[in-house]
Amino acid sequence: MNTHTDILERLEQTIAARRAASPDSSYVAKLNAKGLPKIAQKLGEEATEAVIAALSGSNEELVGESADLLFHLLVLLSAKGVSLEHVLAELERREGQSGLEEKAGRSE
Ligand SMILES: N=c1c2ncn([C@@H]3O[C@H](COP(=O)(O)OP(=O)(O)OP(=O)(O)O)[C@@H](O)[C@H]3O)c2ncn1[C@@H]1O[C@H](COP(=O)(O)O)[C@@H](O)[C@H]1O
Repeated sequence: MNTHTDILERLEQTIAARRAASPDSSYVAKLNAKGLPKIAQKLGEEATEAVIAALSGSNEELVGESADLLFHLLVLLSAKGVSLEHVLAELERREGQSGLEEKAGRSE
C-alpha cells in the first residue's frame, strides 16, 4: 500500500517543480498560468465527472476520474500553498472520531 500512497507525495513534488515550467511544455504550468479560479473550476469538473462515473460508469472509469480528481486537488493545494502533509495530518487528527459524533458535538 505504501508504494502506492507514496505517489501522492511524489506528485506533490512534481507539481511544485512544474509550476515554474513553460506553459507550452507543462499542463501544471498552463493551469497555474490561467489562475486560481480556473484551477478550482477544473477541480469541480473532475469531481462531477467522478460522480457521473460512480452513478453510471464502470469502475474502471471511476478509477480514471478519481485519479484526475486527486491530481487536480493537489494542483489546487499547491497553488494555495497548502501542503499534502497538512491535509493528511487533519485526516490523522480525525482518525477514530465518528463523523456522527463530530456532527452532534458542533455548537451550531
Ligand atoms: N497526473 C497527471 C495528470 N492527470 C491528468 N492530467 C491532465 O489533466 C488534463 C485534464 O483533462 P481534461 O480533458 O479534463 O482537460 P483539458 O481538455 O486538457 O482542459 P480544458 O482546456 O478543457 O480545461 C489532461 O490534459 C490530462 O492529461 C495530468 N497531467 C499531469 N499529471 C502529472 O503531472 C506531471 C507533470 O505534468 P506536466 O505539468 O504536464 O509536465 C506528470 O508527469 C504527471 O505525473
